[in-house]
Amino acid sequence: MAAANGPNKENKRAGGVGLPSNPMVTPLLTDLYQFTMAYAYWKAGKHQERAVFDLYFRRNPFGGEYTVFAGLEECIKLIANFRFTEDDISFIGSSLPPSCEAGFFDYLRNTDCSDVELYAISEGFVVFPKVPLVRVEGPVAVVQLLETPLVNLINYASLVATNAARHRFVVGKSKLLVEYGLRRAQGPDGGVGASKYCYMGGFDATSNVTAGKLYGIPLRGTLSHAFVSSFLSPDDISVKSLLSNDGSNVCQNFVSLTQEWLSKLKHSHILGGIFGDTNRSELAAFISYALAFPKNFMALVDTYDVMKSGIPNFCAVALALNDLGYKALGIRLDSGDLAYLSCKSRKIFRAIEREYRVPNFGKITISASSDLNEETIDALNKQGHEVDLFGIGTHLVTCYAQPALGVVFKLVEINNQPRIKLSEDISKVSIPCKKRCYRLYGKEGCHPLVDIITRENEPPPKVGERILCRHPFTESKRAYVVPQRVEELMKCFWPGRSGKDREELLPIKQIREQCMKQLEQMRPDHMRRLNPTPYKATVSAKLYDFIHSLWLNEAPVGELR
Ligand SMILES: Nc1ncnc2c1ncn2[C@@H]1O[C@H](COP(=O)(O)OP(=O)(O)OP(=O)(O)O)[C@@H](O)[C@H]1O
Ligand SMILES: O=P(O)(O)OC[C@H]1O[C@H](OP(=O)(O)OP(=O)(O)O)[C@H](O)[C@@H]1O
Ligand SMILES: O=C(O)c1cccnc1
Ligand SMILES: [Mg+2]
Repeated sequence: MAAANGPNKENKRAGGVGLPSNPMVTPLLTDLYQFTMAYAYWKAGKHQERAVFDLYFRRNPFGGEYTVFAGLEECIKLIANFRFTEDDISFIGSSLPPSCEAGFFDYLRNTDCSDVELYAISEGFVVFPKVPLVRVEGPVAVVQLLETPLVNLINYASLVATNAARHRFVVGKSKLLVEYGLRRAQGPDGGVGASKYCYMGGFDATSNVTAGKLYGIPLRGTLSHAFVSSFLSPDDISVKSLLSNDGSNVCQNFVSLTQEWLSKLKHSHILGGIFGDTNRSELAAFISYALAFPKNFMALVDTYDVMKSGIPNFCAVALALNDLGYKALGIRLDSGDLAYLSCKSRKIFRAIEREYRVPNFGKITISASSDLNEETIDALNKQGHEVDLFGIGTHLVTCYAQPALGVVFKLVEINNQPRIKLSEDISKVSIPCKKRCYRLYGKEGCHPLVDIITRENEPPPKVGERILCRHPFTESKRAYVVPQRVEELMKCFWPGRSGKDREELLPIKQIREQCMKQLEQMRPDHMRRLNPTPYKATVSAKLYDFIHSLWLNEAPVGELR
């Protein structure tokens, strides 16, 4: 995922926001029908009409009641660099019917997003169904072309960031969470995107080196079963010496030192009885890893048998290292009963700390991986476990529990005329008009109470003033709210030619912090895994009346015969 060479190099750093992370993100990353519609708008002389589209989703994913909004920065980068190359134009020409007139291609040649304005909720914010995440205003043909790439850039990003936030929620704040998904992700972009947005959603690190380089995400890693099983015997280790941590002496035979410890452990009451001879291949692998990384020794302990081999071998190497002034970092469990094995391992580490007076040996990091997801972690929590770090791949990055967030992009106004999309399914009826959105906070301004959508020209809700919040489609569902704090949600991220100030794009670390803060301030009953309380997205009384008058106006009247 090298930085894009870009659709046009002279436009590099367009608007100061840089190029899309993925070079495939160009104006051609769209559906063919966007071009056929653009042509038909142009042919009708309608292409410059000013349109307003809302981007939103209809239902929270994973059976939850919240979503984390992600992908905005890449949308702004798309817009800032939105230009067709001659090559693009000739390809579009060859893909449209031959009857398309040349004038359309001249139009595309001169098209960019300088007449487009984009308003959005900040990346990393907690968001809810029906509330616009992004509003795009501009010439209808251009904004139409933007539909597919904007929805594409936000859909997976928000889904996987939400998945990450949900995993963080179930794991708790004090544990480390590392994303291990690259090998199981849907292709290179799925893998790199997952690493970026899982970090945003609350993971601490990734194993994905490209993501570390591109986005500055902390990298972490352990070792694999292949490494552990690739060694045959400690007798094969040729360079056996190890300099002590303070540089004061050299242990000439670290292999023997480890074997001495192994034999001591075997006869001590701590591990006595749980093991006979440990696996020699594994012991050789652990010793070799320790010789390579004496300050960063860790071991994957489940290749042969955790209790009969992995743990004794690890402890022997760690104690030998301790003799030379080094502290072992930890173990990884990648199969078996993770609750039982982590508790049993912790008990042994604590006993060693006491028995051999090795400070902090009891606190050695226990990592766990192996098809983890929200449910398995919840089960581990209920059983009690001693895991400090969870490494999660498949379920996290593939969004196994729900493969897509149904993000949509709907026309809500054209030439200042509000538009509505009707449907038999009420949840699919769009909310017309150019709008503003606010989050209303309760007592002491701590928890958000409700989001409210108003028409653009309505006065904003005021602190301390009673405001009627209505369900957009159900007459009886309404409530008065007296907010203690009012936060306007959509800000201008791409002002086009409007002259408005442009909201700054934050570094990923700050977005992550913003996200953590947002999640923390939600009322706990909206966040719980089982039957969470829905957080309400509402409309003002004025917008409610308008929706329903437009609805009546647009719905054909039936006739009974
Ligand atoms: N204590 C536990 N409670 C609930 N689920 C657990 C517990 N320990 C592990 N798990 C989960 O159970 C599943 C165990 O997978 P499975 O039985 O297929 O094989 P495994 O233990 O990984 O062994 P192997 O890799 O050798 O097949 C994983 O999804 C793991 O996350
Ligand atoms: O389990 P996940 O959540 O997807 O996490 C990533 C997995 O990738 C590695 O497995 P590996 O490719 O070595 O295969 P295996 O452990 O399944 O045999 C690692 O040991 C994890 O088990
Ligand atoms: O570093 C690890 O332990 C790791 C990395 C990727 C996948 N599984 C494990
Ligand atoms: Mg594995």
